[in-house]
Amino acid sequence: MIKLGVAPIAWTNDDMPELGSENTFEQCISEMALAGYTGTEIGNKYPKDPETLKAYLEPRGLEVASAWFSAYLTVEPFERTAERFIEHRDFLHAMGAKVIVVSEQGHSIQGQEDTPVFEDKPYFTDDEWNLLTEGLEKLGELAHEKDMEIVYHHHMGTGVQTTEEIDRLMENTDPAKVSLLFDTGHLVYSGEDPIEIYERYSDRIKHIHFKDIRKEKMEEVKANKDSFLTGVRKGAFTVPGDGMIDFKPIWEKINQAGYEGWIVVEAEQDPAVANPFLYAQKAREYIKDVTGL
Ligand SMILES: O=C1C[C@@H](O)[C@H](O)[C@@H](O)C1=O
Ligand SMILES: [Co+2]
Repeated sequence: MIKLGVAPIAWTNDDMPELGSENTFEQCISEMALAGYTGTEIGNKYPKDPETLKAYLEPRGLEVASAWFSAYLTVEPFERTAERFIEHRDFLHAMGAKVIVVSEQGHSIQGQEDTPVFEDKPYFTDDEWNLLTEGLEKLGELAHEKDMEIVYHHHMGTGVQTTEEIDRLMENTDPAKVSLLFDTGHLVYSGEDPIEIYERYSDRIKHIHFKDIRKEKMEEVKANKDSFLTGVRKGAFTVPGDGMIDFKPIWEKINQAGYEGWIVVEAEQDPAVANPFLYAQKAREYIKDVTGL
């Protein structure tokens, strides 16, 4: 009931396409399969047409787990986000995915080169919170039209990053319409307790990203007032089993809760420094040791 995927961001970075631009799409998906994964998310080199993409993935035994969607509910009319969302939903539906990763990017600093990620994260006003929660419920309804769910991605450098913000989002949205994505790396980077979040929201968590943190790089990012992107380039993120997070107690909670769905290894770092295939393999072995999967 749990399937293991890996994100293409370790081969070519979506936020900084120059990182890993030398790695081809076919190399990426072939190495995912070779490392022992059965799923992928979507990267910027993937074919946009579902039939073409299936023709590449199926021979390699890969399915599409989900893909990221940037919402701008706090800063633009709902219809603009909805129009792009429907296109994204229909693509994922054609690929057989069940969940749609949504992250609010209004006021986000995650793509800004020089904005310190630990100092300058945005905080939504009460009006923006209302736009966000009402808009997400409407996106959830649009997802239901195709028998899909939205899973909200809390994220460093955005208005939904901390435990308090995740709580506010969960408290003010209908559980039938808005589910949660659990990303271990973003929680630990932000100083949150992943176990506490998992326990509190196990009923609403319908997609998981396994990401680890290199403690010394995270501390360097804090001390230097670096941006999120600089942190990625410096290697703040890595695969499970290579950083500071102990995934054993996290896995116990996931297992006890009877989680069903995808666990996707997602570790954006410089592929020229951290060979994506070798790191994907390393994560696969660590996950096998910890979970038996
Ligand atoms: O799920 C994710 C998608 C990426 O584009 C993002 O920047 C990364 O940090 C993440 O967790
Ligand atoms: Co993630």
